[in-house]
Amino acid sequence: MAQEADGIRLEQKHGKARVRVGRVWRDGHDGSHHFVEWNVSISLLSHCLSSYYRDDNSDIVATDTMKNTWFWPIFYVGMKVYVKAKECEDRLSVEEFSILIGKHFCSFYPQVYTAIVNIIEKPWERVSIGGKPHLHGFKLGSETHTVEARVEKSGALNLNSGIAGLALLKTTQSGFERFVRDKYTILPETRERMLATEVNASWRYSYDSVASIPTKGLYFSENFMDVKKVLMETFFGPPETGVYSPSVQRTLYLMGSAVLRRFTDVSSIHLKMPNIHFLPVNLSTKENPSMVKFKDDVYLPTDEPHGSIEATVSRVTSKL
Ligand SMILES: O=c1[nH]c(=O)c2[nH]c(=O)[nH]c2[nH]1
Repeated sequence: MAQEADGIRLEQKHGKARVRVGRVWRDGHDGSHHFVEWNVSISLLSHCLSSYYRDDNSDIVATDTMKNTWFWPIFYVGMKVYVKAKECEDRLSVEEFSILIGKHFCSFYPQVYTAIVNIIEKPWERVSIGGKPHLHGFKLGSETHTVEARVEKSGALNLNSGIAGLALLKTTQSGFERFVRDKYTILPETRERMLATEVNASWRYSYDSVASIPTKGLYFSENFMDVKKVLMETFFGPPETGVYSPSVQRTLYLMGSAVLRRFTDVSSIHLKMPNIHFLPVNLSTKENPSMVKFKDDVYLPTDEPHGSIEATVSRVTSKL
């Protein structure tokens, strides 16, 4: 919300970035432990104009306090969010935790009208030893789970979940043909190429208030795994035959629309899918003109430059 004084408009927020926390839940039944590692950033939109207009900080919630309010373990007075989270005997999703934090700041501080909570969850995965899931052993995977919860004092909610760094590659069933050709075009048309990308996706849930989110435990954690599955199944196709991709654009659209079809509570999804090039290697000398003749076998992997392709796929809502 913008505020004005003396003919000057001010939009401000302040917060605490990159507060890291690890949390273990110990299951009493089978002795298994559950572990999450979260990196939390909080931005508070608040009525604290006096700190900008005058040397008066009486309305500022110190960014240091934001950290302490939920830091683990905390035995100090007033650290209500920690106590609330501690009282949650069941595990909770990173989405639920971010909403919990947002609700706390909006209700605890009168001057805060919006809390924006961003959390990145590290991909700690349970290990298997000798084919058996380990009770308390974890290894770090690759792609991360991200969340942004924007919570208003009124209880209004804007919730986005995402996945970052999902690197995917297929060695065939990809091509690129019939694109614009002009005097600068050197790229040959092909129906046989490598397709590699690193998917960054962010989808918006349609829940518009904190009271309307599903109450089923770990609902959002399961959804995250299912969205990832749908994205990957659409990218790769069936295991034996695959599915042909005529362009990154077409594959991106099919991935996004598959998520919208499958998850009725997702209203839009933004996908960023760089086209990471693996260049065919052809080497020749005068004596040996076909020393390495490319037969869809030897490539030069590259990171940069890469094609940059991103789009948002949304549900069209009826105006009736
Ligand atoms: O799938 C592709 N989309 C493009 O827009 C593009 N541009 C390019 O050079 N190669 C590709 N591949």
